[in-house]
Amino acid sequence: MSLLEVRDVTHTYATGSGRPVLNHVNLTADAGEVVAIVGESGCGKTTLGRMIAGLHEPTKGTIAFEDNDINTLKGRARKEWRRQVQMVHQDPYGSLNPGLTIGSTLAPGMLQHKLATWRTVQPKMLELLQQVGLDATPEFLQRYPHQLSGGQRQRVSIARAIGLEPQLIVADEVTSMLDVSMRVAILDLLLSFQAERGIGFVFISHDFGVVRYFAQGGRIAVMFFGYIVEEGPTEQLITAPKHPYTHMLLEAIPIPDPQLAKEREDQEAGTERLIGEPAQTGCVFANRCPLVQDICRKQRPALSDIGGGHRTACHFADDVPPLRHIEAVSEEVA
Ligand SMILES: Nc1ncnc2c1ncn2[C@@H]1O[C@H](COP(=O)(O)OP(=O)(O)OP(=O)(O)O)[C@@H](O)[C@H]1O
Repeated sequence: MSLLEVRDVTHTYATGSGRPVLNHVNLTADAGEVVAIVGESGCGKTTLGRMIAGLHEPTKGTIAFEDNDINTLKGRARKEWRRQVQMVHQDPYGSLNPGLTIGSTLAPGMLQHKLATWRTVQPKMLELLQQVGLDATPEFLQRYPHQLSGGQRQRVSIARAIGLEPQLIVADEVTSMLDVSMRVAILDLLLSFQAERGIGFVFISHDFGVVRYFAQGGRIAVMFFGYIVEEGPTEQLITAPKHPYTHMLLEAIPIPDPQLAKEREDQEAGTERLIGEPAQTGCVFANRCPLVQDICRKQRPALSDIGGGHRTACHFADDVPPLRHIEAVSEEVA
């Protein structure tokens, strides 16, 4: 049994286009594991993350935490699960109440879950501030979010999550609104909680460089229009992708070396750039796929294991070419 099991989840927003934004998604995360979800904007990453955190209920399928369907939990079990799974959002300013001081942001959760008493809550909050690299003083607890920098606000959001001693954190694009200089520090902070406390992460990002850095030793699931099209151990998936979409995303990362970038440009000159809507029948990637064949338009490929826990949903996985410039990925979080 995994800590988290997303089982055949499909979701259609009542107010949306009427098309499912998640399609038969299966995903697991063991205790202490990092599972990254990567894909282009609008592919459904946030929807899936919010579902795992219990903020949306799936139209079909279940999300199980410690083998319990989270949407049927009641009473004490529900309260306990609410503590065990925390979410840290992309926009720390949006997720912190601007009218609350940092102290009033951090204290209620700990008190509600009896992780602190009125007597111990202040020292506990100072300890938390210190753990997330903030100024651990009573004065800092009196500040408001608008008095902090973006990086400090994100550290407060992390402190609020960590303060509840969760087993799993859903981290949704947590560094995308921060300066590059701040990104690695925030990623390292989160990784220290994984290493020292065994907290697992569902880590959502559109950026393969960030994902490679954060999910070293973990797994990546690649989403395309609500489908997981490839999933596997981080290094294996990034260095030898077995789905044409993953390959395309990795090949599209800008190359910092101008000579290599020129070579790539020359190679691509004259080749057709494939664009298109997700295919409604057969493989969802068929309209954009350079390897497409007749069968792809007729039969949706299942996400199948190709060894070593690496799964791909492609009829022609063996024909996905090697990457030309894998070094581009490792340069991303510099
Ligand atoms: N509350 C909502 N109501 C209706 N449609 C929604 C809602 N939230 C998201 N969507 C739609 O669902 C699809 C998936 O959105 P989602 O935010 O999950 O994707 P994403 O991969 O996280 O993208 P981004 O990185 O841009 O946030 C999009 O087409 C989006 O427009």
